Amino acid sequence: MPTLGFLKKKRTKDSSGSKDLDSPTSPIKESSSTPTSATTSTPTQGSPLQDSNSAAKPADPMSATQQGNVARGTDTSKNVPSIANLLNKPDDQSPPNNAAAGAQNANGGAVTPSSGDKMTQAQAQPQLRTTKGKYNLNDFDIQRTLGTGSFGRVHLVQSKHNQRYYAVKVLKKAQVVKMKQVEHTNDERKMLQSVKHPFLITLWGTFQDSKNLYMVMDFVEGGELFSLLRKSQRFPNPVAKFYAAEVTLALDYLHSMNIIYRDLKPENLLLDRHGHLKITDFGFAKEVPDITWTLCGTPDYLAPEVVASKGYNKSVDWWSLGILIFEMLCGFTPFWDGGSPMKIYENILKGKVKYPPYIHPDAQDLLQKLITSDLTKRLGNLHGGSKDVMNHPWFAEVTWDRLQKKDIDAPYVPPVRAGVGDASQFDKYPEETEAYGQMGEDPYARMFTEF
Ligand SMILES: Nc1ncnc2c1ncn2[C@@H]1O[C@H](COP(=O)(O)OP(=O)(O)OP(=O)(O)O)[C@@H](O)[C@H]1O
Repeated sequence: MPTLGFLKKKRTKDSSGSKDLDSPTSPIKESSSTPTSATTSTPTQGSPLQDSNSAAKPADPMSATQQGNVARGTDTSKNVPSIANLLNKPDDQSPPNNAAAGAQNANGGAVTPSSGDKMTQAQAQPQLRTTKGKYNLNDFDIQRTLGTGSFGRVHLVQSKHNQRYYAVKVLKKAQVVKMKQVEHTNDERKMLQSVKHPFLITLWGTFQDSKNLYMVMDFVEGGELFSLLRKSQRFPNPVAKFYAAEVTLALDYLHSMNIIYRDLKPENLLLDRHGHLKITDFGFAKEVPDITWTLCGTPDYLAPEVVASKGYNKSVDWWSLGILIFEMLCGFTPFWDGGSPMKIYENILKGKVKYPPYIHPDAQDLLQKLITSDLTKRLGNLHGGSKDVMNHPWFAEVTWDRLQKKDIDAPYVPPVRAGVGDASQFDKYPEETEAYGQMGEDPYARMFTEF
């Protein structure tokens, strides 16, 4: 059982470089093993997977539509949700962040039920879309930092055109080049631009100045699933199931477009104001029709075929889903070991997983079928594809089409005041000291022509 130190720290990416290598080098020599076999049992009880009606209409930051700026709640405190509270199902009725729809109700509390009008449901429209216009820094008021990453940071910003709040990811070009992430960064933009799904972040557009790249996204107000998980230590079976099911739908969609996500972890899963997931950070997402070789991802979550520098495919995301479900149910990852990536890699290649006794038998069965190094046995990678995962007994009570429409209550509603730029669910970070928007010589201009 890991020490508490594990619980606090966010994990950073590991990447051997931006290229999909012709002759890959492994951080560790290959070995193989297969975890023990499965058991199955009765369906789960007390699922939070019940009806709700909620939707938030997106809005282009350039549109002059005024937001419904009515405060919809007052509880902005960072209450630590108890496990019992997590199982409450508040009737979150925050209206869409959309002037036409109006804004009427007050509700921001995470665990206090409230009542109000039902919203029409968001329809999933899996289709290609293009980002709208070009933006520049003058279109936004830059506010506090919401998160930092390996190559830059993400700011809360307010559009000067429609007063809505967005998140802008700022990447330092020099850092991206130094870390050999040019290709990944261009891919991130390309992948995000081509996807549209209820559980994936929306990219509105990109721009650049001489020093930085900027990506304008929707602001996802509820904070990281990582923070909620660490506060809760571990999630009850139905809560983990809810989040796992939403991730499964997102992976199913991405894989249907031949996109591998490659960086699944709670730090990259944000909660919207209703408590539904949005996957952010497409820094390692890539269109891969068959196989690829790049060593990238976050150590705890890497599949053995990535660690061993074998060619790999979408199956790595199903492995990572297994690690995610394990972490949600246990509060730690199965191969974690003293913080050294090398030791973690060794453990991954050994493939021995100790399942705590409190894991539901159905969950354990699914985990054993996902966290297996044998690609001919890994669920998601078989003939039935993602449907095999969705049809697993652990997910038996999930109504997938309703989940896709967000027509099912989330188990936890973040205590945010919707639509007013409430960033209370995000940790505080030291702010950037170098001014944005600098003109002048740009030695990297030719590397980022798409931005
Ligand atoms: N659309 C968003 N709305 C709100 N917060 C966001 C959004 N996108 C990112 N963040 C916050 O910023 C953090 C960093 O974002 P992101 O992971 O995309 O950056 P990164 O540089 O790729 O990070 P890393 O190197 O750790 O993967 C996220 O963990 C999250 O807390």
